[in-house]
Amino acid sequence: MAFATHRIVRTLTSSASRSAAIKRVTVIGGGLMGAGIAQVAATTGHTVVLVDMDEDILKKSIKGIESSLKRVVKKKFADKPEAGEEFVQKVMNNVSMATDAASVVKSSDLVVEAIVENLKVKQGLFSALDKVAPEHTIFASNTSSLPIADIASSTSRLDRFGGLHFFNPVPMMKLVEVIKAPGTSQQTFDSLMDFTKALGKHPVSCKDTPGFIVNRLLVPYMLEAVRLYERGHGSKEDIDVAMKLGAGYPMGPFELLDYVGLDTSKFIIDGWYEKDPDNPLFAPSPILNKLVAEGKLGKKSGEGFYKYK
Ligand SMILES: CCCCCCCC(=O)CC(=O)SCCNC(=O)CCNC(=O)[C@H](O)C(C)(C)COP(=O)(O)OP(=O)(O)OC[C@H]1O[C@@H](n2cnc3c(N)ncnc32)[C@H](O)[C@@H]1OP(=O)(O)O
Ligand SMILES: NC(=O)C1=CN([C@@H]2O[C@H](COP(=O)(O)OP(=O)(O)OC[C@H]3O[C@@H](n4cnc5c(N)ncnc54)[C@H](O)[C@@H]3O)[C@@H](O)[C@H]2O)C=CC1
Repeated sequence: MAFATHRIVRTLTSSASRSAAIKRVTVIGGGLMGAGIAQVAATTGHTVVLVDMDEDILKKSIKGIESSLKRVVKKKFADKPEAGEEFVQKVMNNVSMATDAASVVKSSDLVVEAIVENLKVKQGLFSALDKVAPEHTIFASNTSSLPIADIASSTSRLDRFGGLHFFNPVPMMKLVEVIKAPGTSQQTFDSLMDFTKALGKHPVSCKDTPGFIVNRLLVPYMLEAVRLYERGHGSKEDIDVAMKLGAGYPMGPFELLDYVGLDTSKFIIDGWYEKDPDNPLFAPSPILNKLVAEGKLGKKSGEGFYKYK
């Protein structure tokens, strides 16, 4: 009995000391995902710097975080609006913004990257940060579709590099896929699992395989919905209603594509098609390509498959 108690205490202590290591977080990319990740990290008491190369995007992200927090507190503090206001201010005090990643990673325990879904751009960023970040700093990518090992190969810290794949909208979605690439050390993986739990999320462990778990299943489904529409076998409205009322999904595939962003969706599909051109699951979609070429990127740009203005 005493032995069992001792083991539990040791387990809790070692787990706590691992997550205690991650207090200061740099989130790079102030778009849909980066803003959400910064929000949940700040809400759970982490010190967060949100980085984007575009200052206007950063200002918009900070405003977006504040209004998302207000939605959360409206329900959480329904009877105590003043306590809710105090909570929002406290969380906002945990977040600052910057345009120069190199200057802020020097005091970071964890860097979470959520920039454009492009391997070369991600590699360029991590290669530069690797030279200035402290030894202990863990790097993680929120990529939807790229191999973590390929991104990590731009650095000299393969053991301190893993995947943290969040879901949109981050404040609402409970899941995080934690990806252990071949080079990721067990200690890094454990720290990322602990960090995810400290955010109040539910982690699942993933291998570094294309699409991890969710996107390996979700992307073919969404693309097949687009092909059904392209073949004229259903209107987008009917397909969306069918999947919501017939399969119990909260959004139909076209609503979800607009919500994710059509540019990001196209980056994912094009990347997989380039690697595996004989796989019909990932063949390009003319209609998606056309919408992206017209700048119709979904909800974030005001129009995609649907109009939002
Ligand atoms: C082909 C390539 C494709 C590749 C895709 C790959 C992308 C990836 O790598 C992985 C992904 O993230 S895939 C996307 C995963 N996300 C989903 O599937 C979301 C599906 N939608 C939902 O769960 C709900 O509609 C949702 C939770 C969004 C909204 O809930 P409802 O439907 O009930 O609608 P609302 O009435 O708007 O919301 C109800 C209440 O929820 C709270 N809330 C919603 N959004 C929020 C947010 N952003 N921040 C804070 N609170 C939020 C809020 O309390 C709201 O109530 P009100 O404030 O009164 O409106
Ligand atoms: N949109 C979604 O539903 C999901 C996206 N992801 C992944 O998260 C990442 C980001 O996606 P989103 O937030 O949707 O994209 P987004 O387009 O909303 O935001 C990307 C941001 O990164 C910034 N950026 C680009 N290069 C940069 C650099 N070198 N340094 C600093 N900032 C830079 C851009 O200015 C932009 O604000 C992608 O890898 C995507 O695959 C993962 C899960 C869900």
